[in-house]
Amino acid sequence: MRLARFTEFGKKIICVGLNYKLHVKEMKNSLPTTPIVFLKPPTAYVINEGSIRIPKNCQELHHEVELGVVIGRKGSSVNENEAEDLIGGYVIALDMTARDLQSKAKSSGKPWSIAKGFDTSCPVGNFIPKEALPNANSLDIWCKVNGQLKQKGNTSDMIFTIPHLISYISQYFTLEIGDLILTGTPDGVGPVNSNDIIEIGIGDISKASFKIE
Ligand SMILES: CC(=O)CC(=O)C(=O)O
Ligand SMILES: [Mg+2]
Repeated sequence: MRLARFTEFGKKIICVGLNYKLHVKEMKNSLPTTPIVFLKPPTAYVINEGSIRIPKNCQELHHEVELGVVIGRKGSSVNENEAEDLIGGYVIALDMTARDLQSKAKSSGKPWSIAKGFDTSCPVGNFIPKEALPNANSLDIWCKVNGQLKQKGNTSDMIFTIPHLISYISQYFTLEIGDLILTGTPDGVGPVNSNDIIEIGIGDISKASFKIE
């Protein structure tokens, strides 16, 4: 299985929003009672050291660092106890968000597809096999912009755990090898501008870097 090349598979990118309490607070939202799920197309991928494009009509592009779970085995309607078996590995990732377009969409009841799914909205680091990250439920994830720390969170603070997310999502979407689940961002999201360098990582285990065009 060529999971190391999962970004070439053209598979689903399934994102979870508002999964950390402090981020829910900074976004002035109410706590979700079930996971909030949305999709990005596979054309959103950018691999390590690539460039991120500011989408048309966007004046406020935000970084959101997130742990990504890469699916390694097909599954549908799995329960939480079976969820672990579907995991192939992990990546550090960004859910780049056109925050102004998202706010406009939110207030007029329209979908977030453009604000979240534009080309280059899903930069990812290198694939980490699951054996290399035995405790994905307690990992430090971080984001720096031009060397300044902007986000620092721990996956133990997720409202819905990774097994819960896999089980929940699999009730609606068959999960396939190469699919990616973005598990939500911790607090500290903020704007980036042309020529900024975004660095993201999982502790000192994995690191990736991207430039805003
Ligand atoms: C409000 C958001 O953009 C949700 C999201 O993507 C996240 O919490 O992560
Ligand atoms: Mg997000």
